[in-house]
Amino acid sequence: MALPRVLSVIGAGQMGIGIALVASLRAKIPTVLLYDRDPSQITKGLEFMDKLLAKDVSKGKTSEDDAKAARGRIISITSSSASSSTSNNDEFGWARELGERGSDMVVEAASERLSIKEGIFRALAKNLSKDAVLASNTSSISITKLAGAAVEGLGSTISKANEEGKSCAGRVVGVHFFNPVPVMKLCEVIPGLQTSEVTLERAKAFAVACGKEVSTSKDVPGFVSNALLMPFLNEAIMCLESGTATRDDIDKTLRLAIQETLYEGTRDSKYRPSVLLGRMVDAGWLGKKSGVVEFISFA
Ligand SMILES: NC(=O)c1ccc[n+]([C@@H]2O[C@H](COP(=O)([O-])OP(=O)(O)OC[C@H]3O[C@@H](n4cnc5c(N)ncnc54)[C@H](O)[C@@H]3O)[C@@H](O)[C@H]2O)c1
Repeated sequence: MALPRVLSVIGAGQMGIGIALVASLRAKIPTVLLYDRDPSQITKGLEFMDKLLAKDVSKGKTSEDDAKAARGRIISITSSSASSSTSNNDEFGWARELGERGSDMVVEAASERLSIKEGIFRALAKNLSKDAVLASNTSSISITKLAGAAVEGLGSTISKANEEGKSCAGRVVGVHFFNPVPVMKLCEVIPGLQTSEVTLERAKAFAVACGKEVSTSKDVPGFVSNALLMPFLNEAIMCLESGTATRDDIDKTLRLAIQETLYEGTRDSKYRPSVLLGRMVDAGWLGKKSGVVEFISFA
């Protein structure tokens, strides 16, 4: 299955930088476009990438030439660089630039908020080639829903039921990398209800080329990985609450938003956030990534 020639990564945060790195270094995608609505994230992210590459070189895991070549394949796209090459004040100039540069696959790794991702998928469907794969790295948002947003991006004359709409929705897929991307072996691939076989195979081939093992999950809230992980983590919190476990039993990378999304998506009571979890959110104790880690003892 053909790999992308021009990959776009949307969002230069923790995941986007990792995905751009493995796509360039491992899969050797000839051009990797990196876009973030906040240019300082790109600067910070690329500095971090340089450190990762230098570490790999110093440990002998990557040659200096390969590291240099990988870095050279990555091109930053910012809203200002995009709008200067397109019409002035164009909100979607970035998407147009990705299209003009021939992007044939996108991995969206922007913040985990439905409205943000829907906006991105609408813009991508409107501006990219009609056979580009539109993938999301979401941890919990429905791929089927994002495929619906992509079709909306085509305008009011295209419906989800006509051929053009179906073909567009068929190009949307989930590729769920894990953090840290260069280290974690797994990539979960998630077809939405509309995803075509070809899209699924292209997404799998890309993940394999990035050096990952692939598992496939249906488009259920949290997919397989978080559907397994989240109840486990919630139980750990309940154990702390009841005083039957120590603080060390709790995984500090607990992803609170995902817990809520699982519950909202399924209404299954096993996903209900524990009372203590809610209090920790109220207190702003959001864990390691937010920089606020507190230890609680109920002993
Ligand atoms: N961090 C993890 O452990 C992890 C693991 C697997 C999947 N994910 C998923 O990956 C995605 C990204 O997560 P992250 O941890 O890298 O987040 P992050 O907060 O580190 O980065 C998100 C980036 O998206 C950018 N962004 C926000 N809105 C944008 C827009 N409209 N257009 C372009 N860029 C935009 C932000 O500026 C930021 O740089 C989320 O969907 C998340 O659920 C995260």
